[in-house]
Amino acid sequence: MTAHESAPSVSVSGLSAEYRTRLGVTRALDDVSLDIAPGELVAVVGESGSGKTTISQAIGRMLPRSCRITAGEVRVLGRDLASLGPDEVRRVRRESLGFIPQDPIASLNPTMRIRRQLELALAPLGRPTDADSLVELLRSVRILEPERVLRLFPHEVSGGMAQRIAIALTIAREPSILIADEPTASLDAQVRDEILELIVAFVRRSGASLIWISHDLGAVRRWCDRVVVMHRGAIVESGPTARVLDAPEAKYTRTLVAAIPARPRASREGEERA
Ligand SMILES: Nc1ncnc2c1ncn2[C@@H]1O[C@H](COP(=O)(O)OP(=O)(O)OP(=O)(O)O)[C@@H](O)[C@H]1O
Repeated sequence: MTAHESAPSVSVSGLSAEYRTRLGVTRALDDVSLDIAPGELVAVVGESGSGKTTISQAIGRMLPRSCRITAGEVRVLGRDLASLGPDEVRRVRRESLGFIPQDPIASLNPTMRIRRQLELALAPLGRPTDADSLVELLRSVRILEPERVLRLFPHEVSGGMAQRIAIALTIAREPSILIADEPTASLDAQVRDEILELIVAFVRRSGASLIWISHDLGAVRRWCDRVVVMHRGAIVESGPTARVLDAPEAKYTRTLVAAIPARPRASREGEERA
């Protein structure tokens, strides 16, 4: 794909990082290098503790205080994040990066109706916040009865609905890089495919890059161009999805593929469910 030959939107080179806690030092990333092209859908897979969340937080320069980068650099749209001041980092985050949360209900303010949250998030972006525009926004993420949903509090919506709202808020900013850390982990199997379809549709439409952290190799096979396999903080294998999953080269990838059975392909692709 020609888009993938252009300058990377994310470039991680030789990145090492460690957590320092009272219990000691944990090496979380070990010399990780990774380029992601505009429009590319990249899955980062690996067992728990392999460094997936740490790498995604490093890309957004959102690492917890206890985590220190000990070597390497992260470039986002050509800019070295470490060389930027806090205001500029916030600007890159706001203008170029979108995060889709793992727990969408927790990402919403429990004390505010959905409508108010949308208004507060969209107004600073100069986006319209009148009732018709908000209804249209919710329809774009396939929320049925949007007028009713606008009046609800977060505890009154399902996890799938909350994730649609989170996606609507994220894609309204039209980020060029979307980071999704297990965006369907807290959802019922039934709504997972719909949520992933929404994310992928946005990426395809906008030409954004997607970094998708996932344990779901069946879904990764279905949607992603490339798979990056992490183990103990290092990348052990990276390549086109079908090649990595069907003919893994690294011993660890073979174990991973054998241990996590792929989900059956969704039989109801395209079918809209409530
Ligand atoms: N806040 C923290 N304090 C101390 N160590 C941490 C912290 N967060 C992560 N680690 C350690 O860093 C390493 C990488 O963790 P990370 O969360 O990046 O892995 P992961 O692949 O995202 O795991 P999971 O799939 O469970 O989310 C692990 O050894 C983990 O125990």
